[in-house]
Parts: sequence; C-alpha cells; structure tokens
Amino acid sequence: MGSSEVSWKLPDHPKLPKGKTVAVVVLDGWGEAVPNLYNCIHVAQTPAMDALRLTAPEKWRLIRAHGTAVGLPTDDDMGNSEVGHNALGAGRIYAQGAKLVDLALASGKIYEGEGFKYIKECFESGTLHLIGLLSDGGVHSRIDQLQLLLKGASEHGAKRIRLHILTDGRDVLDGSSVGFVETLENELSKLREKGVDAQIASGGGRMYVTMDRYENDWGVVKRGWDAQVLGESQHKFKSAIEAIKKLREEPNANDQFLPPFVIVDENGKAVGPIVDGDAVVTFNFRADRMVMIAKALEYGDFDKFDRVRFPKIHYAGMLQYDGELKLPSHYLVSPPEIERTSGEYLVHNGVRTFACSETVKFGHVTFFWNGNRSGYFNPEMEEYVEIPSDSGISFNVKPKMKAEEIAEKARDAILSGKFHQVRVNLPNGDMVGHTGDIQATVGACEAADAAVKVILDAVEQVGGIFVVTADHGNAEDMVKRNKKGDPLLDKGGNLQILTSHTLQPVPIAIGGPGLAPGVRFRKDVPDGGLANVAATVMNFHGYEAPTDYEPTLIEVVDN
Ligand SMILES: O=C(O)[C@H](O)COP(=O)(O)O
Ligand SMILES: [Mn+2]
Ligand SMILES: [Mn+2]
Repeated sequence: MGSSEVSWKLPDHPKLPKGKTVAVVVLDGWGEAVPNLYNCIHVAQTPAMDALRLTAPEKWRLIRAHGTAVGLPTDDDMGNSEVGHNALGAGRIYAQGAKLVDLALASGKIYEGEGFKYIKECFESGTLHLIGLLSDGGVHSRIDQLQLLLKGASEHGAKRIRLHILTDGRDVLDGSSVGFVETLENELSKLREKGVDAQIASGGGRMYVTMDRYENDWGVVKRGWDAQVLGESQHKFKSAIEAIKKLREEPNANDQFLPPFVIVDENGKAVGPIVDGDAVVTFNFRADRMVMIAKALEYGDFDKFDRVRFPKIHYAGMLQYDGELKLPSHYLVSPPEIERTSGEYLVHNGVRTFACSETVKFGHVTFFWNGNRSGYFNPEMEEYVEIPSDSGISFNVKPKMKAEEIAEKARDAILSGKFHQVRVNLPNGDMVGHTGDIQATVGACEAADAAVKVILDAVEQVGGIFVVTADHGNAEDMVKRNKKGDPLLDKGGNLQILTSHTLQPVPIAIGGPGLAPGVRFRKDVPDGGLANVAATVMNFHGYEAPTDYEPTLIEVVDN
C-alpha cells in the first residue's frame, strides 16, 4: 500500500474514550530475571516499578523483546534498541537487517544488486575496504556475514581487500576481540593463498573509534577517519593481533574503548589508507552508529571535522542507514520497509505527541519509533525534545545520566495539557549496564525508577493513563552464565561480566486514573511481544489499531 492510498482514519474504539493524556515510558535495557546479586534491577531500590507490579497484578505482565518476536533471525538473538523501538512504534514484526542480510548472502542476491555492482567497478584497479564491527553480537553486524562477504567479493573479482575493524566488548564479552581477530586473520590467510591481497589495515574500539551516534561526538568519527582513510595513528603495529594484545595491556583497557591503530609495513607505511579509485563498504547492518561515518564518506559538503583528504571512492553501506536522507545512496541490501507506523496514524487522527530522551537514545524514541524515519510527520502536532547527554565520559561515572531532566520535561509536557501522548526513553539501565559496572548499574536503575515516579505523579494529576515498558533486557543480568544458569568465571577466577543485552522478557505496566474501569490485560495473547504495544496504546487514545497490526494486549470487561 503506497502512502497516498492509505486510509489514515482509525476506527473508534467501542469502549474507550479519546482525549486522554497517555504517558509512554520506555525503560531502556530493563528486563525481568530471577532475583540475585547480579540482577541490578532487583538489587536497586525501585519503589515505583515495584508498586506497579505488586498493587495491580492484572495490569502488569511480561512481553517478549528478543529473537523472532522482534524480527531477528532466531530466538538465540538478544533484543536491541533498534528492533525493539521499531516493533514498539510499528505495531508489526518486520524481518530486520540481520535477517535480510543473511537471506541476501545465502541466495547470492547481494552480488546481483545495484550496490554491489557499483563497488565492483573499482575492483579492477582499486582496493575494496570493509569497515565495521568485528564480533558475533548480531546487534550491528556479524562476523559470519563478514566472512561470507569476503569470500563472495573475492569470487566476484576483488583482488585487493583491506579491513578496518572495530572491536566490540559491548554486545559480546570484553576481551573477545582477540578471538575474533584470529578468526578473521585465518579467513584472510585463506584468501591470500588464493592470490587475493587481503589484510587488516586499521582498527580501534567501537565506542572510541567511528561508531558514535546521533552526533554526540564527531571526534569519535574523526579518530576513525584518520586511521582508516589517512592511514594515520600514533599506534602503529605490524599486525592486528599484536595491536590488540598490546593495547589491551594498558591499565583499564577495554575492547569498547581501544585507541585507533594502523597496520604498517616494514618501512613503517600504512598498508591500507583509502585513496581515489577505491571501493568502501561499511558492513554493519544497523543504522544508528553508521550514519555519521556514512556522511563523512559520502558528503562532498561536510564541516564536522577536517577530513584533510576526501578520496573519490565508490561507497556502499550494507544497508541504507537513513531512508529520509537516502544515506548512503548506494547499499548492498534494502532495509525493511517499515510504513504506517502508529505515530503516523495517530498524528493523522489528531493525537498530539511529545517525545523526549537524551542524546544517546533520542533517535530511539523518534527515528526508530517512527520506522527509521527522521523528523516530524506533522510539526504542528508533534514536539521532539533532545536533552544533551554528557559526552566524553563512560556512563558509570554519572549513572543518573539525564533521567531527572527527561522526567521533568515529560512532567511539564503532561501538565501543559498540550499533548495526548508523552513518550520518553530512560536510558540508564542500558547505557550503564553496557559499562559492566554493577554498582553503577544499580544506581542507574534507581535513577530511572525515580524518573518513572515523577512521570506517574504527573499522569495522576491530569487524570491520564500510563504505559511503562522496556525495549530489551540488560541491567537485570550482569554476568555470563553456563547452561545451568550459574555465573561463569574466567581463567583467572574472575566473574565474566556481561555488558550486553539479554534474551529476557520485559515488563509492561498500565494504569492511571484515566484508565477506564474494566481495562485489564487479556489472557489470550500469552506470547505477546513489543509489537503488541502499539495497538494497546492506540486503544488508550480511543482508537482501534489497523487490522494488520499485532493484536492489542488489553480487553475491557464490564464491571
Ligand atoms: O549500540 C549500542 O550501544 C549497543 O550495541 C546496543 O545498544 P542499544 O541497542 O540499546 O542501542
Ligand atoms: Mn535499548
Ligand atoms: Mn544497549
């Protein structure tokens, strides 16, 4: 259905009124797991969230937030913010980037597409550069996809290949970078045996090099540019294994934050700067942390940092990372076409919306929520507020982040009476959870809980409705476990800290004085997931969801 043919008018809900103020709160990285020492949400004092669960059990339940419930390839895939917010806002489950890339690689269609043909034009006389996150985390990229792409590209004519790797330690265990580099080196040596000149050219930790998002800190992208494009860094090594092992010897070194390095030959010359006539592919499928580097690689007109040199290259993304900006203009796999999101419907039906988070999650509650679409559907009806995040620090240093400020903005928006929907993302459980600092994560959960209280108090004052939920788990489990569920120790006898998301379900709680008596969770959608939330929220605005949406989680019984 093209958007011109869409009938935007939603049917009235037979029982629920229009015009209520609905607060939608997404606790980022807040899953449900058994209580224990490493469940920071359990250890934290969270009176607001506890009260929701204990005082109204028929208005509290768990929903699925990982794997196939959010369009990921398998149920072994942990949830993440992109797919989680897509599902929450779109109300349907779309095959996501990870899966679309798997299919395109398996069928070989990736090599027949326009994007691959475009980069192939450089194979005869130029180098193919592959830039991206090297792990099996499956959130932004997957090493097995990279391995297939390397093989396929060489079979389709790439003769000289350079890898620019970003170490992970966030979606996977810290320290696992060494193993991933060994796997990649193995693959590259097989290619060299076949006569392909293939090697790693540069690298760095994902949170310090290249993978910034939402324009939080262009310095991150510049550090990557200097190493990848200019071939410059104060850290020069003969091999990537040596680089990573050495850089990890620094006190407090961590895969997420390794400094940029370049690989040099015996004369000290960088082995793979990006130059005129080369092809470049950013092999991450996920958008948020690729948009900034895509701009640097693609835009002639660019003032975010001094690129020094802007090589004439053929650049393609694994996916197109921003459909509105058409960025990049060339890509190997088409992204999911998410259309008719709940936000767009509600705006067409007169629902005025306010959305807010701090920088690190602002795009989640706007861009991802709206089906990977930038900007407003209708600026007259919507207001999106971004609170600048602290930058240049790791969030365990300030685990409260901007929770209080976000809550105050939401409170003011609710009390203003100007909006029907006030939607926020509270990032604390996730962003601090990713640091692996257990004590700080407990503080983060307490800050998020305090913010929930401020928002619920405002809902109470205006006679509104609230929906409190989360996008995936993180803070509820901070250790790697064996199959039996016991914490795992490393060789040195230390706990293996889990910085990543989890496979856990997330809570959803509804309530508020505006909730009609008789509203409760249905019992006949036991497998409900994040995609069922959109229809639920539409009901609270007084509408029925479109028939192809995942069903609502609620029913209204006569009291
Ligand atoms: O990009 C990140 O920070 C992590 O890989 C995933 O976190 P998010 O999905 O919560 O953004
Ligand atoms: Mn998230
Ligand atoms: Mn996260």
